Amino acid sequence: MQIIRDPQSLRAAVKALKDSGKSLAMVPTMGALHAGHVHLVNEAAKHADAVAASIFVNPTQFNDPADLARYPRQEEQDLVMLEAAGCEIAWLPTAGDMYPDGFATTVSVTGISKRWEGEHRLGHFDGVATVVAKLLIACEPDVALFGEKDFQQLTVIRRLVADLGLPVEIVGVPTVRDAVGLALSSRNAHLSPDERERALALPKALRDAAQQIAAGEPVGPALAAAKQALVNAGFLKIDYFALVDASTLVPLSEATVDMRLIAAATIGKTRLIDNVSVISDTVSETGSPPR
Ligand SMILES: Nc1ncnc2c1ncn2[C@@H]1O[C@H](COP(=O)(O)OP(=O)(O)OP(=O)(O)O)[C@@H](O)[C@H]1O
Ligand SMILES: CC(C)(CO)[C@@H](O)C(=O)[O-]
Ligand code: BAL
Repeated sequence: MQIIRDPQSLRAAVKALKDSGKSLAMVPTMGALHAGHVHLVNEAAKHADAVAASIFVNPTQFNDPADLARYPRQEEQDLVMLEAAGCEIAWLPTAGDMYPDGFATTVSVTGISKRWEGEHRLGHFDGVATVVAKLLIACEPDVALFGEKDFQQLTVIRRLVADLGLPVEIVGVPTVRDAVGLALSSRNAHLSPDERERALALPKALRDAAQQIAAGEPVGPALAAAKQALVNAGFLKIDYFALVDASTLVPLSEATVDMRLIAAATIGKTRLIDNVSVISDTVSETGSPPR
């Protein structure tokens, strides 16, 4: 595995791959890798001849300086994991190369970025869209993979790539969970054993609400019960727990064909996000309830 830190070496490595006729899949990350990231790399290998992963804790997507300061970092272990997963290139750009003096450009995906995470983490998606555009332009992958755990991020990136006409296919990868259902996330490292136990209420509340809504129960009470379950488990702040259209992320008050339940809530000092799809038993393809 080539470990690359400077833009010239990245350009040379990408050119060498292209010259040898190999296709490239990219997995952008912020490091502190876990089995979810390894799964992305394994999936990436199914889509191309070679896989490049980037590790860059992007400062511009952190709205909270304390969150950035305590973001987990474990570069050595990350590199071992990427090599073991069969990555050909590990790219670890510096902040100076990504944001040189005088940097003045922001990529902003309007509309879809403003809700949910965008509302609670002001400027977050401008930071994500800008860095992802830069990462994709620099690495020139044929395909790039992102996790459904960050469902809104995936939606924003699909819009970004379509709107800018970037020549890359975006692949979403279903969320990897631990044995008891908690979505793997680098920030889970901040959870105490007790908080981790109580955090399970989040995927459970999503599953329960999804089941109720899929079975045709009214949406409002299902969401209210889910929020109450989070409060009972000790979640201090629920930023949102909502049923949305899976393509536009517009909130829904009743079931449709293409739905997603999305949630963000804080336990202790750790903010968790999660989501599940809702497959309705009661809404037909035409959008009307079956008779
Ligand atoms: N459990 C998971 N299953 C599938 N993909 C995941 C999972 N966790 C993270 N990813 C994906 O890995 C990529 C890199 O994510 P990132 O490095 O921010 O890790 P993270 O675990 O999401 O950390 P964070 O604590 O910042 O949310 C993103 O596309 C993200 O959606
Ligand atoms: C896509 C990403 C690598 C951009 O910094 C980050 O938001 C992440 O890891 O999900
Ligand atoms: N995994 C999403 C990136 C972030 O929370 O900043």
